[in-house]
Amino acid sequence: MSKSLHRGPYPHTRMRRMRSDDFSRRLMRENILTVNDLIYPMFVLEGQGEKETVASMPGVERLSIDLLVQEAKELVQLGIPAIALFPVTPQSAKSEFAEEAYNPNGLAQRAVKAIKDACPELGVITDVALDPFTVHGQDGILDANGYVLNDRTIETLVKQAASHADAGVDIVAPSDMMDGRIGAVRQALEENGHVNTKIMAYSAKYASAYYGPFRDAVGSAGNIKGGDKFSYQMDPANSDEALHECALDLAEGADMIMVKPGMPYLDVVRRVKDELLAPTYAYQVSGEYAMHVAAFENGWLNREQVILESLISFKRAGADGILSYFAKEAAQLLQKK
Ligand SMILES: NCc1[nH]cc(CCC(=O)O)c1CC(=O)O
Ligand SMILES: [Mg+2]
Repeated sequence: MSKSLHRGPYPHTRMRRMRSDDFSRRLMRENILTVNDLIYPMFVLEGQGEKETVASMPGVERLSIDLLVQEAKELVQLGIPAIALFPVTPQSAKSEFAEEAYNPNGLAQRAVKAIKDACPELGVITDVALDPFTVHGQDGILDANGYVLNDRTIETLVKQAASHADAGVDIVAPSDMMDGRIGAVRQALEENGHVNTKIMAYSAKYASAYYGPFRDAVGSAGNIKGGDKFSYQMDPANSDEALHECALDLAEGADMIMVKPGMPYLDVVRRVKDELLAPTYAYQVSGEYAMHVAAFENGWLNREQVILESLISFKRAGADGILSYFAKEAAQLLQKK
């Protein structure tokens, strides 16, 4: 406690003095949000000229690859460094063993190629997990009792990650929470000559009800067998466990680690950054987006101010970057300022 108290109390110290002018507020500002902090998650659909709204995420659209590419060009213009792609798999392509996940001509793989062709400078991140491809909506392959099999699932995740790398993705982001998958994916990338493909590990991914609107967006909402992901995603009550998970993923070869969800878990972001000193990201997830937009649309919160305030809170917590459905709008707001 209190290195600052040697300055003596009021009126010697008036905290408001430094807040009284714009120039002094700028001089003492500790954190800054820039476009370089932003990653934009996007949903991709089959078809041509197709665009669909997501009921629980007003303002977010699922786009076919041609429209996705147009949007990507706008993001490059805005200076956004990277996007995260999520495919909306037609029901007919889903299966028990998620074979579509590693189809070299799958939607995600085609989207990666199209975007890298049109916008080579834009970083492209793909999700590595099986939930968009399984009939049961779980992130892995099930045994007869509905338990997600760890090692069997990893075999498929490795094929999925390799197919994304072959398609030219810059970053693979395993979001499945199987044990050991980062090491297995890293080894496969090395063996296939993809030595510079980066891994952003969803390391501290909580079993959160804030993912509800996302499952609606990718169409896995209705069919999660068992209804929860408690046997692999983390208990929201824990944070030591998050450090343990992040340390393991770094040891296995992750380049970046992630905490997810975002705002309810900023204490975890701070601990992870302080203890592990690695590039650290946080995901302001679909439910966080939905609740903000609901308040904006009711006129209960000021949209522009709250978007920027919500994002600076991640920087203050120590995040190096933020995945946010507000990324594009935030980039536009930052440009205006
Ligand atoms: N493994 C899939 C995945 N990747 C990102 C999200 C959630 C993103 C969001 O809510 O915005 C999920 C959903 C889940 O685990 O059920
Ligand atoms: Mg883990």
